[in-house]
Amino acid sequence: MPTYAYPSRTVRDAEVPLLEAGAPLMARAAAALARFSAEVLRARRGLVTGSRVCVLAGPGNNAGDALYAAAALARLGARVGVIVLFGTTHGNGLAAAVRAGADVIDLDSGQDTAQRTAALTELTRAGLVLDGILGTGGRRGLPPHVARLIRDWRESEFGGTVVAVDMPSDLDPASAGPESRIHADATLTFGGLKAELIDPRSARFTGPVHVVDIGLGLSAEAAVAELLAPEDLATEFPRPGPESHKYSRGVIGVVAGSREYPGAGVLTTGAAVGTAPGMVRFLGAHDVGERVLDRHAEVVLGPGRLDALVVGSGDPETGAIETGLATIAGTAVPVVLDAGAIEMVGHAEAAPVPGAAGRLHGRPVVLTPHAGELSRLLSRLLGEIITAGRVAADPLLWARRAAADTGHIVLLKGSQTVIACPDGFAVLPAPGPASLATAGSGDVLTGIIGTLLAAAQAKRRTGGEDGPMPDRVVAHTAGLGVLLHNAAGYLSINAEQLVTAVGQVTSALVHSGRAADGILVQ
Ligand SMILES: NC(=O)C1=CN([C@@H]2O[C@H](COP(=O)(O)OP(=O)(O)OC[C@H]3O[C@@H](n4cnc5c(N)ncnc54)[C@H](O)[C@@H]3O)[C@@H](O)[C@H]2O)[C@@H](O)CC1
Repeated sequence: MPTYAYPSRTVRDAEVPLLEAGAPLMARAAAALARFSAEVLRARRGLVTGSRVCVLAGPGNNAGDALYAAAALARLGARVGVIVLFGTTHGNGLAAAVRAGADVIDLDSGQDTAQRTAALTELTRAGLVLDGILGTGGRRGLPPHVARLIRDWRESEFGGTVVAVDMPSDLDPASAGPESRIHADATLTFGGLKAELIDPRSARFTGPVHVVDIGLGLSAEAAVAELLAPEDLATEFPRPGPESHKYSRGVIGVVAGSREYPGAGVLTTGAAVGTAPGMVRFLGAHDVGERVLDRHAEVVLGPGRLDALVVGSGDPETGAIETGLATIAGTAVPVVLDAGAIEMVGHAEAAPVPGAAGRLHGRPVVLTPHAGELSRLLSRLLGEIITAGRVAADPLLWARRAAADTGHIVLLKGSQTVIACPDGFAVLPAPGPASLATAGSGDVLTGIIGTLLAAAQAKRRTGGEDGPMPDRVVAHTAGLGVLLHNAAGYLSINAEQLVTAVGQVTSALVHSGRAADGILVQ
């Protein structure tokens, strides 16, 4: 199952009726936090007893979670110190911690030097710090005395573990990370993954994020994003069944490669073959097609009915692109545009391929740019220079912007690939190995994604579903393609090996979900 992410507001709203009905949400959150914290302490020193735990307690319920968890840890023998940062905190939580033996330092406005020194000592010697300063009720900016304490602490010899409660306090993904910010080693978030936490730029503040179900029952429809893990590929890969035949499994068309880059045609088509469709049709240039056929005898040359089309890897000539698009005229089959074909999008007037906009209309289109290609597309769309550096610095923002402006799904390739739908919904597949950063790797990705889309489209067709595939389904399917690319990446060091590895991973997936477990290394 994917992990869905929600705006904080959605999570807070979902809590209200449950709290009114008396659901013990905070008790559930605190119990999970105590269990997680005890594991952290045991991993550090083998036992909880005698460990030092420090709670940074803000004014709201976020501190409540931390204080009740700290009380539970104190009952297990931990020595707990609570720093009350704002003069006031969660009363019942504080009482519980004190009853369990916690010491309290009241920093108030930070004027008292002795209290400041005591607070810093408490923080610095802790094996575990629970950041309960602010959660979903937080506004940006910490009071100066709190910011100063955090800065002094971060400059100290601290060697403990920091766990953020629900989210790192005052989380600002855009911040370059000044010293007065909480940098957590792990974040335990309650009820649902908060959208701020999935921003690729937040990772350096959150550490790994763990979601704790406290029974809010949030629906997938309310989500603004989903995270995909390797297990999702193992679960969802379209395996053939006894009823399957080549047309029910999907026919993928490939327009890739050129006189200048013939290898891209071979790689994209090879990846399509390796992802196990019903059939691969190669629609690119004749001489590239001959090379493709030399390597992959099962490929059919020339047009015919398709369930998806990939266009653009290796900058195919305009004539080949026109042939490919003409093949799918009058259908709603999905199209993947890569590399040179992305140049067709975002022109106010004459596009490089005449009539392309009309051919793309009314069907799902996935663009697969890297940061440089997306920067060129955005610059065309927005009429100002958007550098690749800016795109790479905030991938989610720019992918969403391009998706909204083009009406297409944008898959921005990078160390954290992000996929954005025109409505802002995002799919974030787990990151893959850095070895995928190599020439030809993107060509392989488009072949995989196109084939998975063809399989999904064929399933819709045989199931009698009309109309274009919904954007979120397309983005999700593209995300599964990224996971397959990642899994193959762990078995290879260059694009040619990657194609072979795609076939190996697919073979494991097709023949046994279990066998795949051994291969889908992450
Ligand atoms: N509602 C519930 O019962 C549950 C809440 N939970 C926890 O409660 C948190 C939300 O609690 P709250 O709504 O109390 O919100 P917070 O704990 O984030 O704190 C809000 C308080 O902080 C003040 N504040 C906000 N930003 C500030 C700033 N920059 N500087 C100084 N003061 C600031 C606000 O005026 C308000 O008094 C969640 O993040 C989660 O940790 C969980 O226990 C799950 C159940």
